[in-house]
Amino acid sequence: MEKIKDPSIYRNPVILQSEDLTKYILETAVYPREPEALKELREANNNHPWGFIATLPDAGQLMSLLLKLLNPKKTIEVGVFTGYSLLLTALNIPHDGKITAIDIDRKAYDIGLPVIRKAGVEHKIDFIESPALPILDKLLEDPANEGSFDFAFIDADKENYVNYHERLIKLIKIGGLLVYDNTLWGGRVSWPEEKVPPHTRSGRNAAIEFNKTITNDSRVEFALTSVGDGLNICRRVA
Ligand SMILES: C[S@@+](CC[C@H](N)C(=O)[O-])C[C@H]1O[C@@H](n2cnc3c(N)ncnc32)[C@H](O)[C@@H]1O
Ligand SMILES: O=c1cc(-c2ccc(O)cc2)oc2c(O)c(O)ccc12
Repeated sequence: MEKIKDPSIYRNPVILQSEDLTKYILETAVYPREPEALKELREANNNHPWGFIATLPDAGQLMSLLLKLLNPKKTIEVGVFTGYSLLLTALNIPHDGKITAIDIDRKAYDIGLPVIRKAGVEHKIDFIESPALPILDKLLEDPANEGSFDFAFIDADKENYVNYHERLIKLIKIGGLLVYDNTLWGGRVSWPEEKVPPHTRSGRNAAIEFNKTITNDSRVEFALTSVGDGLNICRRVA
């Protein structure tokens, strides 16, 4: 992550109609049910200058529910940071479930690792420090990996979402889920470009392009949900 004096200029605004409504959802429904380990990791994120880029806890709650419904054995995560979404995945898949977790930088993962260890789920995680695209291409070199994953969560560089999708759609089995974070980009996807602060334009344009791609992709059925920062939930159907 490049060094920026005040990373919080990147912080996305909430996407619901008011901050009070977001607060209501978090305080009455999300925090009371959030597992202790996730709470601990969220608190560690609050002390990290880039902590706001972690998956939001209301999005995490919806993902936990999807994971419980799907009961996936083989999952993949692109974009780990300190591991909030990774830990919630590990907590919600079966004891013998596995997660291939890819991030270009291991430093932040090392902050979350003690919490993941304490929660007793480290054995489910295979962390790979690398840019994600070459790892996905390598997985695709082995035909046994095609259609072998049950679940994927994508939360890395937004400009590559379309490229990740082209690879992950081949790795996911029919009926499996691909969940993409930040697809409403703080609501800025609906703003005229000139009103979007320049430093957040590339993320906004990438989210618009990605959502358009998914809408036109007959290999998936999907829902673009206004939970967290926008979760695009896709199910592979062909
Ligand atoms: C928004 S954070 C992930 C947050 C995480 N899901 C969580 O809940 O804490 C995005 C992560 O993507 C990683 N990243 C950025 N570009 C990447 C790339 N090309 N390949 C793999 N990881 C990348 C960054 O290092 C960063 O840790
Ligand atoms: O403001 C951000 C920035 C990112 C981001 C930037 C560059 C990368 O290579 C990866 C991620 O991600 C964010 C994010 O996931 C989020 O939930 C809020 C804000 C940002």
